[in-house]
Amino acid sequence: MTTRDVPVVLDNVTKRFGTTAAVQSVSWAPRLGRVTALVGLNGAGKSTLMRVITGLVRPTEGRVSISAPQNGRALSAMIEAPALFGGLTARRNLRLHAALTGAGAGEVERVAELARVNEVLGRRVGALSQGYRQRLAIAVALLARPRILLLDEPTNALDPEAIQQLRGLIRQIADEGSAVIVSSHQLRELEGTADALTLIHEGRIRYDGPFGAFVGPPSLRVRATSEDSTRTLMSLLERDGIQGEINGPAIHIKQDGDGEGDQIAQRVFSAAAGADIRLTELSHVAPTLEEAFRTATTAGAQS
Ligand SMILES: Nc1ncnc2c1ncn2[C@@H]1O[C@H](COP(=O)(O)OP(=O)(O)OP(=O)(O)O)[C@@H](O)[C@H]1O
Repeated sequence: MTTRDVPVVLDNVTKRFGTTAAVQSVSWAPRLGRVTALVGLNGAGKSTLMRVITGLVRPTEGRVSISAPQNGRALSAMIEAPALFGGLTARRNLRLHAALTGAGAGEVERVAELARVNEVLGRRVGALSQGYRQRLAIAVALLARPRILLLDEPTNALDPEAIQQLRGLIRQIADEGSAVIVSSHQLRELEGTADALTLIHEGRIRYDGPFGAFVGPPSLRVRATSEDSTRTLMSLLERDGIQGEINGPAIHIKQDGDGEGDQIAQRVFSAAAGADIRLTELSHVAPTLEEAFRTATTAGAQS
């Protein structure tokens, strides 16, 4: 990772509101060209983290460093309801914001096309659907090509088709080189769109890494003909140094890395054969996103 890839660095940032620590000891460096999903339950600290990055909120402790780009603006954010004027047309809104951000004349057309709002440019914003208003707000946020784009729960109140279109737009903006950080309280919302996942829980980062690696390796599920023989097999495996957990009628064995599962499966197979225990199942089971979320949010979990 070069510093050129990193437009913003948070170094041990804490933000307290009275006795509430909304963000605690967060060190974080989202990257350019990536969509980073910032995921956490309601009240986890997502909005506070975004506000700290924008400078709307000053950290109680720690530092936020934002690198200045050679062209365009460093940062743009859509954190609360977008500042749009309902009585003016979409075009007029974009022109006003373009003047405020110092964006060139061609910028209105460029962002309108990118956010797919060209067809409503002549319409009054107050009469636009929620989906179009959201896209217009994103168009405003894209003026003057920000290197960092922060979108706080941008899919709120959008229908599935509008969400799908927004995902495509978010992807495209990152592919053009920006760091796009999108918060959501739903883990699945950005699956397939986000490259990176940052999970925040009770103000602390519990996972920060590739989206695809979040669920971790599959576990091995083993079942014998009866619960008694499953328990016997578990004790044999423990004696052989294999840690597992009896879950209902099956044994679940966590694996750490590639290929390890096959080796363990072989040892399970030999242990069962040696004790004359017949297996009815020996399979790899990938954890679900929800299971991975539970694991990451239990105390002490860290990437
Ligand atoms: N201005 C404030 N004054 C006092 N407490 C605040 C303030 N802003 C946030 N908090 C508290 O900080 C914690 C984190 O809130 P934050 O809004 O950052 O969470 P969030 O993850 O964005 O939640 P949501 O998904 O519900 O928007 C919560 O306990 C919240 O009540």
